[in-house]
Amino acid sequence: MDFNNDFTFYQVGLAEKDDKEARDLASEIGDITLRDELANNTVSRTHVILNDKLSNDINSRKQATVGSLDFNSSSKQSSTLPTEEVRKDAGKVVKKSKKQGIAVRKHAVRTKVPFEKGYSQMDWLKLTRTHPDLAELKGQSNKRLIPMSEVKQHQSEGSMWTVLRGRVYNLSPYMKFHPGGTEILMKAVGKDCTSLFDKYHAWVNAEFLLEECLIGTLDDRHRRFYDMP
Ligand code: HEM
Repeated sequence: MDFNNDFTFYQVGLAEKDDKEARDLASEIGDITLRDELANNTVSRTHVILNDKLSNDINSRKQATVGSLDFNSSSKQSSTLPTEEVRKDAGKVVKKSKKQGIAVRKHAVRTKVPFEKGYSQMDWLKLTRTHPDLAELKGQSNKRLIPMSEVKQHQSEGSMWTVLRGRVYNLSPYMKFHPGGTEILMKAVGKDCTSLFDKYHAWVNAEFLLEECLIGTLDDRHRRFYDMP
């Protein structure tokens, strides 16, 4: 068989100059370690250990970590990511390791309750446009001043009042539409719920959502310290 014409046995060689450069480079590399460490949250890394030209002492070898910005002597430590602690759940408290030292903001735990058929936010919006008297005003004006003592009296089904940012609302019709559930919304009944509301979702536009449930404005002329939110 003529091996010179058979491409299978074609000898691949480096040009003499390239060959010398490659050998020089190889002499500087003491060790190449390829590792895939996916267990225990360890990121896959490739380590190339270069010989220290200034010293032959093995302890003074430099370790370059490919694929990372930092150069460390202890690669294991640097490649451990806190994936377990970080962002476990968008709504839950986010913890980070002390080592990382990153600031953490605490939020109230928010659990959305699956809505019953016919009680989505869209259904609520439809209802606010079609129902003639959601606030149960029965012809009364919603510009009236209402004392806190009156708000406290309305805690029964059909007439559950709350105060939010100085406005008095009848929450009864909204109860089953509340995405956080009725149980938690009961905490707002008969009192000023502003601080609770802000703790869970300050961004929610209740003024718009409860527009048709408005009963009046809180009369805080005689407000006592324990009525404050
Ligand atoms: C008083 C009028 C209130 C209105 C109009 C209202 C409205 C809403 C809306 C629109 C959402 C969905 C928010 C979102 O998807 O980001 C929501 C969720 C929620 N609300 Fe309220 N809320 C009220 C009061 C309260 C109060 C007083 C509490 C607590 C005591 C509360 C607790 C929650 C919770 C836990 C959720 C679930 C959050 C989630 O995971 O999305 N809400 N509420």
